[in-house]
Amino acid sequence: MTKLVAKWNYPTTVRFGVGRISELPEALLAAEIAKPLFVTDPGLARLPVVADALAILDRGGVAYEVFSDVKPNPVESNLTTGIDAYRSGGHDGVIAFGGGSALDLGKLISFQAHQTRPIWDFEDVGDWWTRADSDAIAPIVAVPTTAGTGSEVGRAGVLTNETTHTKKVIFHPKMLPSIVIADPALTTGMPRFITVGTGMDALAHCLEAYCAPGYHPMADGIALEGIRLVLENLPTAFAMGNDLTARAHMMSAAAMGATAFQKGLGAIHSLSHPIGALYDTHHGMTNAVFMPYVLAFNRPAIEGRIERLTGYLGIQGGFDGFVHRIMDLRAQLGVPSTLTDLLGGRVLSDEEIDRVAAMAIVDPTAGGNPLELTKQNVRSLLEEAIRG
Ligand SMILES: NC(=O)c1ccc[n+]([C@@H]2O[C@H](COP(=O)([O-])OP(=O)(O)OC[C@H]3O[C@@H](n4cnc5c(N)ncnc54)[C@H](O)[C@@H]3O)[C@@H](O)[C@H]2O)c1
Ligand SMILES: [Fe+2]
Repeated sequence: MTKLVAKWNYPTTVRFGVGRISELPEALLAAEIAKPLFVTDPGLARLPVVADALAILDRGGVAYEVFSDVKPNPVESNLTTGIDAYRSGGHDGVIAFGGGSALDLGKLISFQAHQTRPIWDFEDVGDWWTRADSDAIAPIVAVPTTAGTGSEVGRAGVLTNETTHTKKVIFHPKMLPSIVIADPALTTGMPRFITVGTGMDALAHCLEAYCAPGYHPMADGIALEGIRLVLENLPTAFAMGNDLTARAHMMSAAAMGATAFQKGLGAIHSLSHPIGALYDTHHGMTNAVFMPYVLAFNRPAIEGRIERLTGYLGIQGGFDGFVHRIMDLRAQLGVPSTLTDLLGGRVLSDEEIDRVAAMAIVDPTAGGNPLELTKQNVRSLLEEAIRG
């Protein structure tokens, strides 16, 4: 029987609703930020969604600077230049504005600006975060413009180490933004590919958290409802990007996924991290490709749980019925059905499969998978995902 012992952390203040981006100056006051560094990515920096937010800051008399040297799947050099911009501009806090990439980088700048050790010393392994030599962190106001990673309510940031070609999850409890403005209208401009990828990331967070072993009934409840919100709203957000109700539910599901995954993630993410680091694929889209293969792989350990889930969702056919539902959703949203399709027809070589498997089993998310991951079984899982 599962031991009924747990440590629970819950998210932060979220100002949720269409139009609430207008509260940005007020949120900065509440977070005690007078001179923010506005961290976003170069694609977004060219779009009205950023221009509108900056106009709100101008009208509010806020002295800010924009930093947009953030690549999707951010890398250490983005962090280094971000810290330089933060220090040389005399900033006292960060507005992290964008998808997971800009949110994570903004959070990492706030944290690392006060540290002396290399960022890699704070990987999400055991209690490595206690190595921090200062408890100080610049306050963060987070404004998501995608609905997927949930980074706005999380205490981690993902950064790619270009030397080792690995994607690392960096963790410190103080990296939790103090205020979030979750305005669904900011997500209507997402290209379809990003709507799908980010939405499937939210689904992967809820599903992996729900399936992770351990006692966490709060996370389970949040994950269950998050799964329902994605299944019922992602097709509408995809087909009718301006539907603010669907966008709002997706934004909630994203925050719910990241709240739930404090319980743990699993093999979808353990595989997606090395693939993203080595081949620069979109994180959520990569998760979407792996999802049915990982469900089938974990079946012996999760069948009962998934049957409970199908009861809640009103899906017929038990475990198989749920996997079919996921396959149908993927097809409807144009998700590639194999890893080979995701990589544009490139079939991974035996050495590459070996490398990805070796990286997956040491990924910090591997411990949350309901079945133990070994190099052998991950290799077979990868081969399935390559062939389909
Ligand atoms: N911190 C966490 O807990 C966590 C969880 C999951 C994933 N991640 C990380 O987050 C990153 C992925 O984030 P993401 O999926 O949100 O994508 P992203 O931030 O990389 O953005 C992808 C693209 O979408 C564009 N974009 C974003 N919002 C837009 C909008 N409203 N309109 C038009 N274009 C828009 C961006 O300019 C960018 O080109 C990865 O690095 C992943 O590893 C972090
Ligand atoms: Fe994710």
